[in-house]
Amino acid sequence: MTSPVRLQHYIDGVWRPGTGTPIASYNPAHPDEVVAEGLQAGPAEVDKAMAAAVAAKREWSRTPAHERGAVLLRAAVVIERNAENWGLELAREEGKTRAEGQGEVLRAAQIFRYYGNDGDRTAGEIFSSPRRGEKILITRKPLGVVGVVTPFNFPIAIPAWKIAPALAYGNTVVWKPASTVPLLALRLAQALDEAGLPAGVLNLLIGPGSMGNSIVEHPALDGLTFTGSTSVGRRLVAAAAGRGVPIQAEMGGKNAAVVLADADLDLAAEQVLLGAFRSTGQKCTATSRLIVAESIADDFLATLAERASALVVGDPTDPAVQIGPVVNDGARKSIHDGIDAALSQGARLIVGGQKYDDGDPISGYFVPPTILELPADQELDVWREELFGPVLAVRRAATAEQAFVLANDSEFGLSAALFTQDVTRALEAVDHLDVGILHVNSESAGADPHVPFGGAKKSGYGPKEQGAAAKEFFTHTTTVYLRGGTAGA
Ligand SMILES: NC(=O)C1=CN([C@@H]2O[C@H](COP(=O)(O)OP(=O)(O)OC[C@H]3O[C@@H](n4cnc5c(N)ncnc54)[C@H](OP(=O)(O)O)[C@@H]3O)[C@@H](O)[C@H]2O)C=CC1
Ligand SMILES: O=C(O)CCC(=O)C(=O)O
Repeated sequence: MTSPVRLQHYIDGVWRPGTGTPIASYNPAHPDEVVAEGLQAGPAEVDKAMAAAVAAKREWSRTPAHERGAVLLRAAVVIERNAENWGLELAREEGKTRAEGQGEVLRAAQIFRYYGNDGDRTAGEIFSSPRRGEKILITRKPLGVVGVVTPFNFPIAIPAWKIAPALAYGNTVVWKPASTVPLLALRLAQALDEAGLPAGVLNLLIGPGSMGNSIVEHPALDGLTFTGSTSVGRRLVAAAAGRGVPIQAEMGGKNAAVVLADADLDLAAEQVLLGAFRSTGQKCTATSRLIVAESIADDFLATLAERASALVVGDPTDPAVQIGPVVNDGARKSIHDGIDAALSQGARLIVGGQKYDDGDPISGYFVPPTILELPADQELDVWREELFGPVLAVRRAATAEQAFVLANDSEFGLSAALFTQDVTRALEAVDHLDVGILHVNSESAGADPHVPFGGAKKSGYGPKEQGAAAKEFFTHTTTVYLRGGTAGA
């Protein structure tokens, strides 16, 4: 067994032990195994971190974008160098497979590289003026001190796509990661420290959810970026709006895959399974609803069932394993409660659903890939509520139009996938589906760093993340009416 890593907080460029209560993270595949431990940050550390971020903000905002970018590029190199070890740590602490863990670490490096090169992109705009002798310039400036609150399911990639643009655009950061999975936060802060980030520009506080409140309520805060559950996100949106602090919040999803009768069914089956079950379904972009054309439904569901039951569930550090545990016991229980409720409300179990309570396959927090078909005309909670686990709810549609209506039948609108070989249908879906991200003939999850990421409807609030969209949130504009200083010029 590997010894636990010691957790520390990174404040004003110094590693500090913390003055709060003890905290530990556990391996969800072997819950007795402590992965990291230490003391939480307390209110004194929140104040110190905010003060450090305030003190550093003027100098960092005046540092040329290319110099800021150089730090991010060096951090990308450190992250890449450690991808194998940190990917393994991620698998041990969060539960995704080792390959996915390593992939996530490399994704973080890619994001740092993208924003590290931001100095080479446009920094503003110039408009012509209706008046002679004048130009109108739009320049961008950082918000100032930005709070970053991140979820457990992508413990380095999501922080990377918030922190890298925040820093690239000249903000300073106070970051509170999810307390169930703090180790990769420590690693990311170590990478930036090693890359030579000046003291106070990034401050990492490991602590409980309530610390997120202390950050949003802090008078020195100039902006907050949050990803996590809808319930916490809505509270933070209300708190930030009440204080006039700009906030960006990415929240829940209930993402649909639509499989039309003319789809390549082999491709569709492969991609639906990846979307539903990779990372044990713990992605905000995971496929949790499937709408399948009536005429092909029996065959398609039979194929899905056969392939889903062949997926290997177990310790995510074993290379043969395809589905690791969910993050903790609370998650396992609430996912099983959701499955049980659906079954008692009339859903038909196609595959999965069994509890591994008796130590089979092992004693961790495992939930089998589960597919449930819902009655045609009944409202079931599993169609509406995010379970955040490997559970796929299925309905049949008689026509493509009905399939699109069912896909939109959710308060969320993060991502969707459509499987068809008919370009006209695909174009209809582009217009019809109310989502922030649409994949045609690929799974509902996945995002590139150079294009906007975020949800429509209740999935997101405020400007989108990633790519050039991130600039909208992390900067504000000054419109400059610029004339020469000579009368009559
Ligand atoms: N739309 C998107 O882009 C994404 C959305 N998500 C969503 O995130 C959820 C899963 O992540 P999960 O970590 O469980 O989400 P949570 O909302 O539970 O936690 C997210 C973060 O908020 C913190 N937090 C908890 N309570 C409070 C509070 N009262 N005030 C301020 N901060 C608080 C958490 O801290 P602590 O861990 O200490 O409790 C954590 O750092 C799912 O709903 C998923 O859909 C996930 C990824 C992407
Ligand atoms: O789709 C992805 O790869 C990342 C999306 C994400 O942030 C999530 O699923 O939590």
